[in-house]
Amino acid sequence: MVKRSIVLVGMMGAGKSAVGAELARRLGVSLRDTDAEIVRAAAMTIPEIFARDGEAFFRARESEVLARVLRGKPGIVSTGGGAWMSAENRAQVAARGVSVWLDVPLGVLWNRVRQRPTRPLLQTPDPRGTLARLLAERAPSYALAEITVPVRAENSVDDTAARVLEAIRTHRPEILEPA
Ligand SMILES: Nc1ncnc2c1ncn2[C@@H]1O[C@H](COP(=O)(O)OP(=O)(O)OP(=O)(O)O)[C@@H](O)[C@H]1O
Ligand SMILES: O=C(O)C1=C[C@@H](O)[C@@H](O)[C@H](O)C1
Ligand SMILES: [Mg+2]
Repeated sequence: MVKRSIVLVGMMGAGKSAVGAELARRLGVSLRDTDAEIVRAAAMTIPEIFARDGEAFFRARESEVLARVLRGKPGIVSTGGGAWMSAENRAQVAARGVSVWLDVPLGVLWNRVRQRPTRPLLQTPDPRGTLARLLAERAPSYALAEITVPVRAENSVDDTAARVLEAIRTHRPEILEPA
């Protein structure tokens, strides 16, 4: 049971989906992943949606899915890496959830995402440079999250989930209290 949704934000490869799944398991609550819900509803992959309908279309669907998920039963919400850039999305999360930024250094992010062709924004001639630019542009917005959890290369998914819970127990203990 959680009283508010715990909403994971951060860059591609930060571990929102992986850590989200572990948090959901530990707390016995559901995990909703906005990327996964968009993919399911569209019956297309994220690169296919970007290619056919464009990023603006994807962002509009992302905002709809996020708002819908936040209106549902509180649980863990893993967002897409860009979702937090929208002030409207941030306001929705502030109203109904607790935001947690998984703050992961560039080198660690790069090691995680370099193998995968699933991130359309990194299909550029210099994907590492693109990742670095996105991180620099987005970090000030991610820093607006209610809770920041710094993650290092040596932190496993399990460790990171434990540290997120510890941070919530410190800053927002009331959302973990039994009903
Ligand atoms: N703390 C961690 N330790 C080791 N590997 C991790 C950790 N967190 C995530 N990973 C691995 O890194 C990869 C990317 O993680 P994940 O898909 O959870 O990122 P994400 O934040 O959901 O990214 P996106 O915004 O693209 O959805 C996965 O292969 C995942 O298993
Ligand atoms: O950082 C981003 O803008 C993105 C991250 C992924 O989770 C997906 O939502 C998509 O690839 C865009
Ligand atoms: Mg994800």
